[in-house]
Amino acid sequence: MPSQTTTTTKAGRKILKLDSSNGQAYREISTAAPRAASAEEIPVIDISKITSPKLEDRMSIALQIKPAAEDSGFFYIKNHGVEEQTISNAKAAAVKFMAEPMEVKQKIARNKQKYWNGYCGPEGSQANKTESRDYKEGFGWQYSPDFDPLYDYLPKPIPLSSIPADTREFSRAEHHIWDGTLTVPGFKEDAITYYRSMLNLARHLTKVFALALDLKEDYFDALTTYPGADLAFNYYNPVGPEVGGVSGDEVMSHEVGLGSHTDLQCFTILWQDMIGGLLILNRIGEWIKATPIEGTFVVNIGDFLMRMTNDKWLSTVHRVEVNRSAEPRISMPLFFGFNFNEVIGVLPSCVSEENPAKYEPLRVGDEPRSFTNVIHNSFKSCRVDHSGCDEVIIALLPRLCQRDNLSLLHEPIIMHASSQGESESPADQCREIEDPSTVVTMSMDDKGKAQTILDNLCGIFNERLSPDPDTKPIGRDQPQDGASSPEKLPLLQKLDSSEQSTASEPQKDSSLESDTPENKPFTVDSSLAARLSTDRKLQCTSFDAEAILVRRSTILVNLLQHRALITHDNVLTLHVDGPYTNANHDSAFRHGLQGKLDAGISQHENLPYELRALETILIMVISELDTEYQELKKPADHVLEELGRDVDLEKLKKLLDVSKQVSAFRQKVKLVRSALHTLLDADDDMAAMYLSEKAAGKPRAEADHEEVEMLLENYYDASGEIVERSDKLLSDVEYTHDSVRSILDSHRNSIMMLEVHFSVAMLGMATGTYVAGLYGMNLINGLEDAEHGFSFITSCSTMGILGVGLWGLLKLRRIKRIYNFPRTQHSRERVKRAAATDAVES
Ligand SMILES: O=C(O)CCC(=O)C(=O)O
Ligand SMILES: [Fe+2]
Repeated sequence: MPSQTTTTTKAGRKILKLDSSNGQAYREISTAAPRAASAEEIPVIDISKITSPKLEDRMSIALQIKPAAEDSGFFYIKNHGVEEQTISNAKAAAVKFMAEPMEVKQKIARNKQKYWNGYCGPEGSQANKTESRDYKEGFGWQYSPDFDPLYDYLPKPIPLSSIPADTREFSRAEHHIWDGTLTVPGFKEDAITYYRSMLNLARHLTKVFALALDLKEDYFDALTTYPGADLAFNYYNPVGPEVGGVSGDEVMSHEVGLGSHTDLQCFTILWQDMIGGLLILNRIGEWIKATPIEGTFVVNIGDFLMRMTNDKWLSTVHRVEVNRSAEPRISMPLFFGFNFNEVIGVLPSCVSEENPAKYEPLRVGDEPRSFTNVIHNSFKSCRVDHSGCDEVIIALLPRLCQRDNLSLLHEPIIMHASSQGESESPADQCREIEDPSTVVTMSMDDKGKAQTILDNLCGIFNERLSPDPDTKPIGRDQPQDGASSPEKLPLLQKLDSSEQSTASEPQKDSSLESDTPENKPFTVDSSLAARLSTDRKLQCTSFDAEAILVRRSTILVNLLQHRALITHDNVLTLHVDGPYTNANHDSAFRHGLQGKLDAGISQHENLPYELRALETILIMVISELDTEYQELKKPADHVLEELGRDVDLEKLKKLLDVSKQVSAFRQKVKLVRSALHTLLDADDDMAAMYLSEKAAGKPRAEADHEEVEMLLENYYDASGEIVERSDKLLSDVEYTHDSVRSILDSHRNSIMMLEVHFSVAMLGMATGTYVAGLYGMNLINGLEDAEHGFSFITSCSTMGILGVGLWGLLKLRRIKRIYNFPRTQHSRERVKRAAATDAVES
């Protein structure tokens, strides 16, 4: 039977674990049977006017899409323009292919291909590891310009040389799979006819999506010239009375036609037959039915578009139930995304001063589950609100790393906790076992291992702490899965005052020994585990990369590359090995933090430990920003000064670099500032930051947080000052950039003028020589012998040259007056004023 790792939290709720392109996520969901969706929950939008020449028609569609994309991420479209015949032919082709013998279909099995092309058998995939394998079978293919109506004018197959080089490397089509479908005559034609219509529809939809996102209608056009566009024929066989050994009536909720997931690309357009089975998870964790509606497609937003919209639009979790009807169920989704080579960040219309971009730009074709993303997002999304469990998870982290044997790690805590009595909260149990006097740093120098650790970290409560009557005692020397590799450096380094002199030597975590006396086997106390698992409330929430979060007995700091967990008597710092951090930096941070805490550099001596720790981190963050600013300013000033003297290509390149760096830096400071701002806005969080007083049983009232507020305001202002300075630097850079552009423009104009002067002179000369040429021809014209013939012709030619030259120059002067129309706002205004004066005078 497939493993099930969802755990009951409280009556009628359970935790659903998901893989999304932002890492692992958890949702608390209802266990109630799915219900029908209301018309507001999944609206039906008429898109018949999507190609109307009137903007207001297209705009009215956009205005209906916008709330649906924000509220549920799902909607139906009707009057979509895809021919009924095209759909029914494609469906018939899919049915015929699925009826072929398994040997025929397996010849083009998807798992034998490099990319997502070909056939996938029943239970050949598992969209969600915590549910059953997917009961469906399917056939799918990826984008090829050969199928794209945009390139109908090119010969087929399209020669590689006609495809831009940067998109060529992302070609994921595998044309040979079609040979495996030849047993079904007309299969490819019908499939591709449907695909072409769907591509057209998707491109039209991107235009109204742009309008719905307050962008120009053609904003996405250049991003869809070689799109990620995969089509799938999903075929859900009826499961009959028996599924997985249980009768149809009792089919368990984790037995699925297609497991719970979100779609990865920008959006999906799905045709489904009338059988039904598609469920979507609404915001409050209820499964609602996307009941089939004749003549419609279902459209849903995918992860990448959610990221681009800064999470304004929702990529909603959905799944398909096992098919309990008598007929097979067919669905035919097109998954549509942007060109793989494009690097796309958060859309300009989805960011503001208060809501800065949460995501870095990302190349569409890059692995969405890259190491950095996983680490970053696991840390962020593994969040347990107000039950103290996030503190447990994070306090477990060093142990996870240290022991390198994940299945053992929570058990000392449980043992310890059970020996301390049942009344403590998980956070208290956890804190008890930490050595209170130290700063601990974890450096993840082994990416594979770090990833495993974080995967387990996120899953640990669901997978390990559920009351399990079969749990056996586990000895600490028993390796669990061979993950341990003693020759590698330990991932945890622990520092205290006695160890500082030998800090470069990795130390053994002695507190672990004291937690686990006499190498005794650890046993899971199932009653405690049960309590822990019902105590928690997991939330799938992503929050800004830069944040200070306040929990029951900890403050989580995530600023720049610093991740720290502050309790009332210790600080844990987490170092993630990513593109923004380096080990030296981390160790400097750790030493600096310890040093400053010891030296008591806080401006407020009477502050409790946790606030001094926070202040120390803030001082370090601000001073790092300040240093970075100085480091940016020096080369910026230098390049500005050099450009003041003269302009050349090298200097211009430097100027561009500087401008990019300064804007990125400014954005970073703003993120820090916005984290402080968020906290300053939350009175309850500020009051909850007095952890020592809370630990002593005297929590503060909500309005009583004067010291924290002053402290945060201090650093909020300091960061504001850096933003201001970087604004000024940026505007200097931009001003210089504009000036250089004007200088270059004027140089270009001079060159053009020179050329034109030459041309005018040449034209004049040509006129003169024409007359002289006529005269000089060996033809009898009577002028040869005339007395003043020579001087007459010479004067005519000279007058011709002068006349045409003069005429050319006059024309040129007129054009010059128009061409020199000023470019800058300032000079435009000046000219407007001059023109107005002229008009009055005349
Ligand atoms: O078959 C369906 O209704 C949904 C299919 C789906 O969600 C998918 O293929 O990603
Ligand atoms: Fe899907």
